Amino acid sequence: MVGTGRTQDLARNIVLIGPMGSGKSTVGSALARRLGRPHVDTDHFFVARHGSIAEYFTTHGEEAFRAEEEKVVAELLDSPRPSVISLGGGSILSPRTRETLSSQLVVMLDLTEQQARQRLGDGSTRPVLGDDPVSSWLRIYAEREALYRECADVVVPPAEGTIDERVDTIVSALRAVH
Ligand SMILES: Nc1ncnc2c1ncn2[C@@H]1O[C@H](COP(=O)(O)OP(=O)(O)OP(=O)(O)O)[C@@H](O)[C@H]1O
Ligand SMILES: O=C(O)C1=C[C@@H](O)[C@@H](O)[C@H](O)C1
Ligand SMILES: [Mg+2]
Repeated sequence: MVGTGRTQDLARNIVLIGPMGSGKSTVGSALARRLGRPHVDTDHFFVARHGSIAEYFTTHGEEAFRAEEEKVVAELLDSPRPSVISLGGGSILSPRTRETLSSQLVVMLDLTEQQARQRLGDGSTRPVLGDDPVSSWLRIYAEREALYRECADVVVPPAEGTIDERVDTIVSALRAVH
């Protein structure tokens, strides 16, 4: 296992960003356990406050979702303890969120199209994917890639491997930038 000593000393939040299916939620939870930090998932918090994201899109539309998401993200990034925070895939569309991220330690998780195909399923819990999840995922990836990279202190390239191996890679990368 990769040592976590210096990383554990970091005072800032570690924020995971990246495309849908990149592992922000799953890997974020495992990374938090490894570092002994709280894990916060902004999508989960949104659901706890507003109910299902898919239903919210149907009832209120994407613009309203983005406005509420921005508020949830601002609250959670202002956490009292350094945490691991997994952001919703589209959170970085908000200029206000990008500004807040500039003072946090931001990790972009990347994945291949093939991994996205395997992981997204029918896309039914991700309303932005519509009826053709892989085509939508590719289009959205292309639209957002530059924003993800601009926000990231560390980019973790796509790789095969377990969730724990992904955590190892992130811990090593964080130690290298610190
Ligand atoms: N390294 C990995 N190896 C195998 N499966 C993985 C890996 N990382 C994530 N997965 C799986 O891919 C799926 C999507 O992962 P996850 O929900 O964590 O992505 P996400 O980035 O949070 O997506 P979203 O933006 O939609 O919230 C899950 O079923 C998860 O178990
Ligand atoms: O990439 C996106 O736009 C989204 C990703 C998910 O995390 C959710 O926040 C929601 O389904 C929208
Ligand atoms: Mg997620």
